[in-house]
Amino acid sequence: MSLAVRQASHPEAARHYDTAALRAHFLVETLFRPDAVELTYSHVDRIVVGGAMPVAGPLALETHKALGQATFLARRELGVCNVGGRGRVVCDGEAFDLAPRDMLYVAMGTGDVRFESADAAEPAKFYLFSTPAHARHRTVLVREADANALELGGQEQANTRTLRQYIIPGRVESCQLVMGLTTLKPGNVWNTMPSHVHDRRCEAYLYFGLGTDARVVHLMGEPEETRHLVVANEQAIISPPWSIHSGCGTSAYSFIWAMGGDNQDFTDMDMVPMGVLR
Ligand SMILES: O=C(O)C(=O)C[C@H](O)C(=O)CO
Ligand SMILES: [Zn+2]
Repeated sequence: MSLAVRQASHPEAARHYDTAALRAHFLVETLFRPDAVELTYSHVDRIVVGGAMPVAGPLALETHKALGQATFLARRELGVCNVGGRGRVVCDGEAFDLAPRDMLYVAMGTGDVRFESADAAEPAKFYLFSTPAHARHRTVLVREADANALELGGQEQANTRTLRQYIIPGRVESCQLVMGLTTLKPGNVWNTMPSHVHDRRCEAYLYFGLGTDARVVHLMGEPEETRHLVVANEQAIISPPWSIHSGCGTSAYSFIWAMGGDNQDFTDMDMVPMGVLR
């Protein structure tokens, strides 16, 4: 298992970052490596984003000095979404089978978490998003068909998409973690435009479902000081509370959004009027 630690950035510092610095602070380029758990610990809300890709055998979620705890989930909760082939997550001996696009909420206090693929020829790829937690809730599996689905956008804005809320109050109880998956319809390319910020919560995006040469130009930064990151398939963005998070693809794609912070109110967004964006 590898875990890289990233410091949070002040927006006034981020204004001066060049392309390499923007990518080093806000883009996670490699999440899925065969037979590895790859984690990035960010001081933005102390989130952990990463991936587990079991091929030859099961992989365990181990603790790390950065967490200061005997087990990874001693003081944390975890969202897991499978973006690969069929797989299984075993939590303290209880097995949960995840088809592609299923999500699992894993409760604080779960001691042993293992990841397995059903077929090594088509391995599972488990996207991981973890936030600090203070209470133990139930571990719950949410299948894609059982998530709250919202149909959003329009063809004229090239942003017709289905947003599915999986881990959200009323569906799955958590301390602060909120997580879901948005899929653009073919021929649609824009996400989350008009853009918004929510200083109460940070957000992370994992873009997936892109072809080898396809890219998403992800927009970030303060609304009046935007920057961009060119993002390839299965790369993730860490979006600090002060940043917009929006993007335009060279083709349709999906992304997993996940949030942590002071509230779990999905609708609590400060919309940015188009005239404000720079
Ligand atoms: O399609 C969208 O719009 C989104 O997925 C937006 C994100 O969920 C978001 O930014 C929530 O705050
Ligand atoms: Zn948002």
